[in-house]
Amino acid sequence: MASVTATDDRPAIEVSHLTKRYGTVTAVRDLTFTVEPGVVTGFLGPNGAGKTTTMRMLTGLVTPTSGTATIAGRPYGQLRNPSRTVGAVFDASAFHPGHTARDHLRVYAAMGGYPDSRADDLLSLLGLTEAADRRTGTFSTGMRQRLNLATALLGDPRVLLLDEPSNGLDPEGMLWLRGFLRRLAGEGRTVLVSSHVLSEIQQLVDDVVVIRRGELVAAGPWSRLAGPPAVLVLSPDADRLAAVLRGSRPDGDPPRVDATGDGRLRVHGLDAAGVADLAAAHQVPVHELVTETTSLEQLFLHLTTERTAS
Ligand SMILES: Nc1ncnc2c1ncn2[C@@H]1O[C@H](COP(=O)(O)OP(=O)(O)OP(=O)(O)O)[C@@H](O)[C@H]1O
Repeated sequence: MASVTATDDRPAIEVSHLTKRYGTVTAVRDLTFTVEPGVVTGFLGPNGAGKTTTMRMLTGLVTPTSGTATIAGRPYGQLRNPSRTVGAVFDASAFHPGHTARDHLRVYAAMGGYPDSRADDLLSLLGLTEAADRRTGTFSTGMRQRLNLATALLGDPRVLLLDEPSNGLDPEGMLWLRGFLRRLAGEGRTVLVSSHVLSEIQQLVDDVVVIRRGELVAAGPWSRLAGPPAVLVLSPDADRLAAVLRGSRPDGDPPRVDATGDGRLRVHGLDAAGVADLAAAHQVPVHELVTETTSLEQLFLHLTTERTAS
């Protein structure tokens, strides 16, 4: 009886000590991380960080100098049914401009051994049915991104690798992409989405893998990396409010209270309700109360600056 390891069934992405050198340029250096199914994971880093090279190694398009990149426990070249396991999107403009969207998908369906009807199913799923007979040369960026996703999904793969799928999308397109990727992850798929536009990707992802100059900077659930939110509070009696807040837990860890420089206080260790209740109990007027979550961009800058300084 053939033995099947647990990793064969779990469509996780596992990158282990992965390195890629091009002559004197090290594009990826000793990179190790795991991407789990069921969530949308952002693969983040500035231009030239090594994201595309890593994704290309995952899909067998680039050979690693050393280390391994596996999907469901195997390198791409050893997958039994690659197009049913992995769908990848690399370039939003790589269409034959004279082909219609339906022609494009039918060509790829034929290459994968799928029936023509699969092309129409995907056009419908991606909201492109009305544009099916239009030439892709006339497509907007958002339509190209949808057609790219349709192509990647032809084999109903368990793992999706999307290189910059939010590039050029308007806010409506971003909202759509967010819903679509969450739905795919909710079906138990593994979804890895790269981007260098951190403010855009924030709303798309649950977990993040952050790289810089080919090296890992941070990985994990975005909410854990960001830490608990702070509270910004504006009071005409800021000094008294600060004293009340600092003295609010005589037996425990007192909240940290810092002046922001623009008249507000930034409070760590209490939520907005806690700050409001204490202010009310001590009759300190409050004019503004805001929960301040770290943006992915702030987190990324923080992580990469720390790394540079160390
Ligand atoms: N075929 C190649 N030959 C030589 N150098 C390469 C090659 N491919 C990538 N590089 C270099 O490797 C580094 C990483 O490039 P890569 O495209 O993987 O980064 P990226 O994070 O995807 O960047 P971007 O966000 O700009 O797409 C860069 O310095 C790039 O110039």
